Amino acid sequence: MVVYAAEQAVAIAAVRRACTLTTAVFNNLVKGETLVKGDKSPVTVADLSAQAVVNTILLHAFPSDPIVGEEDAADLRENKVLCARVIELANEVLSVPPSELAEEKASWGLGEHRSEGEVLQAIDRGNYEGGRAGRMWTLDPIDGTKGFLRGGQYAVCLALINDGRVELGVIGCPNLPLDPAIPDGPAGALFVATRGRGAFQYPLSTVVGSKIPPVSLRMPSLPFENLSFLESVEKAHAALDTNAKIAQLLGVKCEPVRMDSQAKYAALARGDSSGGVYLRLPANTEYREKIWDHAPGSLLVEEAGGIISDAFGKPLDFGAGRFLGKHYGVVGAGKEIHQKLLEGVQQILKEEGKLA
Ligand SMILES: Nc1ncnc2c1ncn2[C@@H]1O[C@H](COP(=O)(O)OS(=O)(=O)O)[C@@H](OP(=O)(O)O)[C@H]1O
Ligand SMILES: [Mg+2]
Ligand SMILES: [Mg+2]
Ligand SMILES: [Mg+2]
Repeated sequence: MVVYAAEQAVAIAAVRRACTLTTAVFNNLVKGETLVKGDKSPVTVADLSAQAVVNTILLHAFPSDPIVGEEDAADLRENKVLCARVIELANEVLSVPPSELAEEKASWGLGEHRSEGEVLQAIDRGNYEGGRAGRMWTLDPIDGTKGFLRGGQYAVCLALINDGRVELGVIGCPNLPLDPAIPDGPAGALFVATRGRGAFQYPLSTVVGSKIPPVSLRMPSLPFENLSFLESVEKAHAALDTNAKIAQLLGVKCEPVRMDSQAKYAALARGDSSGGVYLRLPANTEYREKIWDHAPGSLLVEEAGGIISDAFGKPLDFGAGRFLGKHYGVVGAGKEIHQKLLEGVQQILKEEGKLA
């Protein structure tokens, strides 16, 4: 089993720095600092500069590793004002010298100022096409951009994939309560999973984190009636009516919990709201899921003792390129109930005429 200790340290530092940036931007986001992409989804200066930060650190630490990142710099090259803002934001974070508390190293490219060309090139290093062979990173600099914009849940998500298999996942959730039992308590949680070595939560802030040891995550084993469905906020992202029918069939009593981003996977792995089920069935079957939207979250849940598959029980395929392989939906739950959940999902899909 490969340990990936160096990769884990770099990925944690990169995600922490990116979260510092996104938190600062949220508090100062100016109208007009958001663009609408070709697929009508939003992208902000925070998504772009967070991608610049993570990719710059990866470039220094692992220069030959390719990166499948969500964003690219094409729109910035056309927009001087936003471009200047992204360069400024990325530098505010990258130029801070390595922190001993966070066990960072200068060789990760920290403590230096970057030129416009370097920042744009770093963003565009996310253009790798992915695939089945070799080692690559996948990055979603802000997963749940809509959640970020409304002050809700979002996540900075980074994963290492080798030969199509997710080996390491790091997720920073700046707005997620550190202790799910105290929803109004301190927020900011960092989730780390390495294949075969478990899933852990750390405080996102190193100042707080320097004194608190990581918590090992184990999903609770509970009957359906005690569980909550973890669902998307956006109706366009998942068939929420279908979820409601499946919940009723399985005897789920609790109201669904809706939140943006892979924070849902973190809440599932951690057993928030006394346990959950992840259900993301397509509202539009034309939509193909992207690898960066599921890579670290799925490993986190598996390492916490759960199973993630599509609606037919097939494991998610991260080796098919920038998109996930051919799948219908994403279904996640504890080992003991996953099969029963699949049966419920398939029965309702059949009743709705969605299965051939
Ligand atoms: N039509 C459609 N169907 C399914 N998924 C879609 C769709 N459109 C977008 N996306 C992707 O959803 C990502 C956010 O997922 P969430 O689970 O956070 O959805 S929701 O925002 O909670 O409602 C979001 O990730 P970010 O772009 O990183 O925010 C998108 O990659
Ligand atoms: Mg997006
Ligand atoms: Mg995303
Ligand atoms: Mg994103």
